[in-house]
Amino acid sequence: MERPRAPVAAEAGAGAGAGAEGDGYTIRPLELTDLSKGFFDLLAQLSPSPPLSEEAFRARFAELAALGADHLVLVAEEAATGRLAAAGAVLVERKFIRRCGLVGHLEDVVVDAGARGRGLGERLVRRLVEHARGRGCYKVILNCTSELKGFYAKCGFVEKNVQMGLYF
Ligand SMILES: CC(=O)SCCNC(=O)CCNC(=O)[C@H](O)C(C)(C)COP(=O)(O)OP(=O)(O)OC[C@H]1O[C@@H](n2cnc3c(N)ncnc32)[C@H](O)[C@@H]1OP(=O)(O)O
Repeated sequence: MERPRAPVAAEAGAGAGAGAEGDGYTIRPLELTDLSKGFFDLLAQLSPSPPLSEEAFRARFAELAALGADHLVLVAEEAATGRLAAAGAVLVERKFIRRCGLVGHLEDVVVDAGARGRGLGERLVRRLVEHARGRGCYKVILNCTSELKGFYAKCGFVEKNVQMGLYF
């Protein structure tokens, strides 16, 4: 099971300290220093995402770290450049039903446009899913456009139900 990094402390969880895998990318939990490694350039490819100040980024990072293993953001760092090439998150929802069952929610998966088509997105998603499974979740769910159904099918997901939204 992955462990989110504490805001300042080094951490020896899965992926941390390990070298890049065969494709030249290391998947590991988000770190504070990732602000300068292109984290927001990545997120902007997902949705309009103006860069945050360092103060705002640190504050949000601390909030998420306080959630422990119930909120994990993974990133893929390219060994050759030290830049981030992918990111994604999984949140653990605590339910009353299903004997206080846990549900993983996959969110904000993105691979840099220059790194797509090499299997990195699938590798990242599978790591996030494994984290949820290790946490005891009985399922992992996500929302996506119909164009992405093929990608998530490759990651092992099946289509289920209908997504609805109410925006403010
Ligand atoms: C829950 C959410 O976060 S939904 C938001 C998802 N993110 C986005 O839409 C942001 C923009 N898009 C991206 O960042 C990327 O294109 C991603 C994350 C969708 C895919 O990342 P990639 O690294 O390119 O995917 P990857 O190379 O791992 O593809 C794995 C398999 O899925 C297939 N695949 C990838 N994208 C698609 C697609 N849009 N439609 C159908 N199949 C796809 C690949 O062909 C590959 O299949 P193969 O093993 O037979 O060759």
